[in-house]
Amino acid sequence: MTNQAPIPVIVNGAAGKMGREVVKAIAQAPDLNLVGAIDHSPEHQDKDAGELAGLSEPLEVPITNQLEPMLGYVAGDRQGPPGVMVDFTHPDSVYDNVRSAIAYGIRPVVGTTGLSPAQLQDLADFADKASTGCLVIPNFSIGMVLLQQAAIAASQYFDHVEIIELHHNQKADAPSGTAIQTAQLLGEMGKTFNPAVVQETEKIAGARGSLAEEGIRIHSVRLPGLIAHQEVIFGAAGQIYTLRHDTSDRACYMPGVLLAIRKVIQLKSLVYGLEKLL
Ligand SMILES: NC(=O)C1=CN([C@@H]2O[C@H](COP(=O)(O)OP(=O)(O)OC[C@H]3O[C@@H](n4cnc5c(N)ncnc54)[C@H](OP(=O)(O)O)[C@@H]3O)[C@@H](O)[C@H]2O)C=CC1
Ligand SMILES: O=C(O)C1=N[C@H](C(=O)O)C[C@H](O)C1
Repeated sequence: MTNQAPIPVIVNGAAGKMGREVVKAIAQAPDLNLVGAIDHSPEHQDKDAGELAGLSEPLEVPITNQLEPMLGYVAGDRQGPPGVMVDFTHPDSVYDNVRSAIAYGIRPVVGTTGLSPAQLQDLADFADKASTGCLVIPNFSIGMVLLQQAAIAASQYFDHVEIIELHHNQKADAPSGTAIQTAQLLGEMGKTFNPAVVQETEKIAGARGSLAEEGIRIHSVRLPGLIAHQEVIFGAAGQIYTLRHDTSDRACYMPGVLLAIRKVIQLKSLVYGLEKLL
């Protein structure tokens, strides 16, 4: 046990599927203190974040849509460790949320996907200038990090690979942030995949999926009944090697989220990817 004050944490998107899970995880972590719960959803304003997350006792932290005042309030408390904002909101709002947090000296832990490469670069520059830690993590589950490492190893021996990601049909962005990151990691291996063997014609646009880094194609499936799943399929003459990760509960992301909250306060710039923290 240390006597260090707990890390003050704001959860943005606290009424959402991931936000509620994060609220529960923070409530159970003695070194973290939920100080703010932000969500723009009108039906949840003023509700207790803990009760909304399914805890038996209220946390006495009401849901509010006032992000900036909350950032200012946490930034104003100069005692103890710096504040952290965990963001699980929407691709349309995440960039502005993160810029605001950094402007207040609050460290963002970003799970929301859908940031463009230009937005990510801009946030990296902004975090650098402010000497403020920021973590952008497309996937917080350890299983996905292991899948990506296995894919990197396999990519040395296979020249043909495609990615299929499958998600619930409430997901706003496609392809998933994880699939984009997986293609980026393989794209860094220094070769172009999937050399053409015939002249292909798409009879329906999009039939061959989206084209990401170095010739890698990503196919996105959206269906009720799914949570989050990804396959990386390697092919060579006479063999197929398939890597697959399935989530059955959003609790799988929580060890990664808690690790990121504890790490981000030690950083002075933007870091992308859970693998860099392990
Ligand atoms: N990195 C990772 O490991 C993971 C990342 N994700 C990503 O996290 C994000 C959220 O996912 P999920 O929890 O499933 O989504 P949900 O839609 O369930 O939750 C998002 C919540 O944020 C609210 N919200 C949206 N925009 C704003 C805003 N500008 N300010 C405040 N609140 C806002 C929504 O309200 P309303 O519904 O009223 O719009 C909703 O309550 C997605 O980008 C998803 O891809 C998801 C799982 C794991
Ligand atoms: O929306 C989701 O659910 C998920 N989003 C992230 C992504 O886009 O990769 C992470 C995980 O796949 C779940």
